[in-house]
Amino acid sequence: MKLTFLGAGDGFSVGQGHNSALLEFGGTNLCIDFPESNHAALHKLGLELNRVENVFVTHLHEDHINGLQKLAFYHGVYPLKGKPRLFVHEELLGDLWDALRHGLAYSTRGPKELSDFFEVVPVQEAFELEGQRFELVRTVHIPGMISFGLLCAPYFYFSGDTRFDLGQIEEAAAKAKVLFYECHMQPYNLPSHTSLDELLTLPEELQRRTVLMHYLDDYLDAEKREAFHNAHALRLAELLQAYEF
Ligand SMILES: O=c1ccn([C@@H]2O[C@H](COP(=O)(O)O)[C@@H](O)[C@H]2O)c(=O)[nH]1
Repeated sequence: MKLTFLGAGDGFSVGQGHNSALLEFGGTNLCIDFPESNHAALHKLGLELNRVENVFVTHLHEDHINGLQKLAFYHGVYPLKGKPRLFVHEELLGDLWDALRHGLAYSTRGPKELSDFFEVVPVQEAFELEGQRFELVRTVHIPGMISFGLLCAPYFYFSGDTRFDLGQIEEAAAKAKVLFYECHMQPYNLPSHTSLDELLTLPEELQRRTVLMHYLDDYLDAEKREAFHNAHALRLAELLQAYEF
């Protein structure tokens, strides 16, 4: 199992892509979220969009899904192995189509639906791919909004967007080696994301296993990164950085 960051930045990042990861395992691949910035990142890895076989959607903020229209069209124009599979929690499916249909529903060959572009897999609690189980973990991001993290035991937990949730972190840490956890890194608190101060309350053993993502572009600066890594056990994810499990 290999996880490569296709983007480690927040919703406003211009330098490190929006937060997304590519998993490669068992002869297939799975992207966690699909922002537009994935196109350039995958290209740098030598993978064109028609090589993407599976996508999991954590939630419907545009910086997590705004590459899906291009992915859908690319697979249609340059077909390779068939439509990509789209794993989406069943409660998000209707709203996902509402977000995408303005671009996808119309075509020169008549009206289209989401299932014309993707093999849609509505998910409840978990899904399985090439023998690997992926468990959906509900996160607390924005009140009223449905959002998920993804547990891929025994390897990693990928938080998606969430507020700090100690219970969720402890549960995930008991099942997975590495925690990829969002951290906004703003010098003040945000109501919908996790702050560095909150993550620094974790026991050092947990901090050593935690990699921060979805953070602001200020931390692209080499000196700032080095100072951060010298001062903390927590690590910063990096665009195109790979983790082997
Ligand atoms: O530092 C930040 C702050 C926010 N975002 C994204 O903006 C929207 C709205 O966030 P609110 O905190 O609810 O105002 C949401 O998509 C956040 O993920 C961000 O990327 N970075």
